[in-house]
Amino acid sequence: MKVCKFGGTSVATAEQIKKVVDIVKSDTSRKIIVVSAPGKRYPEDEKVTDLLITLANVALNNKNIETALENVVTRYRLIAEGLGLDSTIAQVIEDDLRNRLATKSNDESLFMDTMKAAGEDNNAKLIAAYFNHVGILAQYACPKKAGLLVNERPERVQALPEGYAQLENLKNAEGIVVFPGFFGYTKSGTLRTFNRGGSDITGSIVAAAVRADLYENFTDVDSVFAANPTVVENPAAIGKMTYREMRELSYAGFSVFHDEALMPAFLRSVPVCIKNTNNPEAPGTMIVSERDYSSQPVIGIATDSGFSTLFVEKYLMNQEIGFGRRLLQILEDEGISFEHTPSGIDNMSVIIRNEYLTEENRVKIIKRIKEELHADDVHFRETDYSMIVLVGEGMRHATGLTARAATAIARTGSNIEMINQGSSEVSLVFGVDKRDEDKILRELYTEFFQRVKVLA
Ligand SMILES: Nc1ncnc2c1ncn2[C@@H]1O[C@H](COP(=O)(O)OP(=O)(O)O)[C@@H](O)[C@H]1O
Ligand SMILES: N[C@@H](CC(=O)OP(=O)(O)O)C(=O)O
Repeated sequence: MKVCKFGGTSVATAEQIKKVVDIVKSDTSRKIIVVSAPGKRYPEDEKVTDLLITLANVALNNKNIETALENVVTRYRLIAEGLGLDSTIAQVIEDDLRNRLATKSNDESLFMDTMKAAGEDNNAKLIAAYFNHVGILAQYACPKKAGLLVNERPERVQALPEGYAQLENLKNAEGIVVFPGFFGYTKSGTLRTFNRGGSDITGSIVAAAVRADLYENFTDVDSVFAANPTVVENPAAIGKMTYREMRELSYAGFSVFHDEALMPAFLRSVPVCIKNTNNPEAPGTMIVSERDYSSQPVIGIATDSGFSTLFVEKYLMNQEIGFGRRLLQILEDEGISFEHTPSGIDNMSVIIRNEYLTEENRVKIIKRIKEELHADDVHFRETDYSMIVLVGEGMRHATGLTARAATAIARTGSNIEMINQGSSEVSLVFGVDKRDEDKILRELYTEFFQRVKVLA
């Protein structure tokens, strides 16, 4: 049995949803489908999830919600009309949204989750209705009843494997199961959403729970490419890669698949295939436990921007037991997670995503480090830093790879601010100035992939 997830672009319009039905019809093992909310129809368009966030914010600010509400309902109305469904479906969705709006309470975060989940929930109901409309038996699965359990607050939302036994019953459902992505329920019945892009995670959880033969993730590209296709012209398609490689690349900037979506499938050895809804015949990218990496040590190069460096210097830091722990404790107190901590004899840098930093907490952090750790110098050195990450299982066996990468970067005339080789040796990270990011990516791509057409 296959579990298929269809992303926002695959369900953005009536035409796209018709393709989804054709894909499901063409293979009887495609039994469970996980759907996102309608995504962008064209580059400047807004995803329904973003329209819902706007609507929730309008409500939280006690402003008139009618225009923001109509913007969401219109998206579904257009889809329902295009699919030839009963026009009352738009009214049902509007009523659902008004009911959700009425749950507004002091807990803004939970209210926001309830509003965001409406995108996937209503789309799953609509798509199930369309399957039945064209004579294919299908049913909407409610994540609460089906058992998609997530942890209680305040931790980051994660699925609880104890829900898997109940979820497994989806296998026995009659007809096609249409499951909304992006959210689950705590044991006490509270709705919580995953991080943005989290329908990939739902698909992986469901695929793991039913022990699917394959988790197919349908999107709008033929495969995962070795580099971001919007920066590198015609990058090589990746035929096969490991879970670990995909996770590293997703975390480092490959937005095509969520980094948290690998683990559930991996733990139950469910292979993942990234495929294109607009070209389902293309083989896509297979994500599996092992690959032959002898001919291709590097599988992909990811980039991400928006990092800052906190630089701390203190004479004899290396001899001061507990210095690093106390420094990181100060960051923990501010709710800040860090990415890398390159260090020297008398200094240490902490690389932090800008989303964690504010004017206020920067000043506080510097003050505390000076006062409590008696540092000689503390400052935020770079605030527009990019991380360029080379990923590949074969890297730990390839000599001279770092030299090749550094030489390629030198050819662009750019400076390397930081190098970090992950302890797993599956990744090699370069910190560079954001302004140099694209030219470095192109040069590294040329160095490691130029003559390769299809990988693995
Ligand atoms: N290395 C990469 N390979 C393939 N696609 C990538 C890569 N890096 C970024 N992308 C982008 O990811 C997009 C697909 O992800 P996303 O927009 O989340 O799709 P969906 O709507 O199906 O969830 C592609 O359109 C592509 O622009
Ligand atoms: N709709 C949610 C969840 C999701 O996974 O969407 P998509 O498949 O469009 O990335 C979001 O926009 O974050």
